[in-house]
Amino acid sequence: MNILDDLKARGLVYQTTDEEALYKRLESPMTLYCGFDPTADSLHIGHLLPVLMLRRFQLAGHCPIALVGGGTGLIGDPSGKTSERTLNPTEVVQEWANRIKEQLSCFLDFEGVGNPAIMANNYEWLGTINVIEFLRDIGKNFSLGSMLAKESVESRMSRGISFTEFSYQILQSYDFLKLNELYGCEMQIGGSDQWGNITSGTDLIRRMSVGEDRQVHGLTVPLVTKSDGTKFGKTEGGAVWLDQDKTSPYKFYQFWINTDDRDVVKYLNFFTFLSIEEIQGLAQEVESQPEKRNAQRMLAKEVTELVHGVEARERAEKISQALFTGGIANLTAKEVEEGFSDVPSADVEDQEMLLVDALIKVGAVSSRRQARESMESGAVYVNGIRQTDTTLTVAQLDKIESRFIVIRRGKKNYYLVKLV
Ligand SMILES: Nc1ncnc2c1ncn2[C@@H]1O[C@H](COP(=O)(O)OP(=O)(O)OP(=O)(O)O)[C@@H](O)[C@H]1O
Ligand SMILES: N[C@@H](Cc1ccc(O)cc1)C(=O)O
Repeated sequence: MNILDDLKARGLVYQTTDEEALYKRLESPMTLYCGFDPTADSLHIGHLLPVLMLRRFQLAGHCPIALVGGGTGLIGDPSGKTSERTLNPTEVVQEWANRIKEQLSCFLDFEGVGNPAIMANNYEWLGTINVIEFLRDIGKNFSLGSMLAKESVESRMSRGISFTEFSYQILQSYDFLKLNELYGCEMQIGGSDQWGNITSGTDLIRRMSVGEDRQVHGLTVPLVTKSDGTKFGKTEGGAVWLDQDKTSPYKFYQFWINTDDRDVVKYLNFFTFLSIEEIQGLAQEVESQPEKRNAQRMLAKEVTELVHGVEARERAEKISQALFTGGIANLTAKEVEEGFSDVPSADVEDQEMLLVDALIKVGAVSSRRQARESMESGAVYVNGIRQTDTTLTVAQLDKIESRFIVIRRGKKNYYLVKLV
């Protein structure tokens, strides 16, 4: 099967250059690339779509190049941005580039027999280019008219765009040319906001290879959107990151499991490697038994495992289950730390403290009277067990690995007592 058929069936193709030519070319192995600028210290789930695209191509026998924009990250892509970016210091961009390189390397096989993936950093060629050479050899191939007509530039003309960001498209085009020369790279892929930069690269290669038969291609994936109109990949706390120190595997899992019924089939197609038939089966369940949320569970399982591995996925499932059933006592201290990282918490040193006072200290209630009333009415749970005895001290309660007490007041207000 031609990979383009599968990608189209999944809704993963937004735009392509000459589709017929691309289809034909994909009948045999080709080298393709996608670039990622280090504009933060981690990739987020928006990036995951193009990253997984590279993996899909590799699994289909093609050779993917993951390009880290160590050079372009110093300039700033205006695509999809309504205002000028602030420039980040060189050392910071370098540090971020290293981290992103590490993350990218988790998704591709660099030792694969036949079609190993390649990692590149455009600082290698952009960092050493000389301005005369750049303007004479590269700049001459760009017409101001077509540069100004790019959506990324045009949309910014009235608001303002610096020469720096305006020039970005030349650098990305030069990358494509370089990768074409170095590795025989014949296609660039990216999010749909990259279409202008990608076609600018295919144009450059065409101009620089007049007389040769060097056809190159471009393909974009749709930008992921949410049916409720809010931005995909953001939660109240900001972006959903791939770095587990920024978004814990449990929170990551929660993000996917909370997917709206209207979005879940699309996300299964976009973010998992389940077959189209398996996804159709899950789509039917969304129709017939939406309350079971089997599709969401499968989505969360697959994506969490893909990004964080089996163990972290199992942990996330266990924490979610414990929170759902109230069976907190079976959790380990590590799981408690992960699952309750953002609930109100307090350090307690004196174990002779009354539970009533601990409730005030963590902010579950505002007075002793309210604490007693809550307990007596059966609304207070400690590690999943209802506690009504208002004379209990912290010392008398079960602890999780002698370190934590998880308090729940009402249906789902959680608090964490940390014993220090
Ligand atoms: N929601 C999304 N759906 C599909 N692709 C996305 C999405 N978000 C980002 N991408 C891809 O990742 C690339 C990098 O994302 P982009 O730079 O726009 O986002 P960002 O990291 O949120 O912002 P910044 O540009 O400040 O780093 C995009 O050009 C696009 O190709
Ligand atoms: N411009 C791309 C990143 C990129 C950088 C260099 C390239 O050659 C290709 C892509 C982005 O902002 O997402």
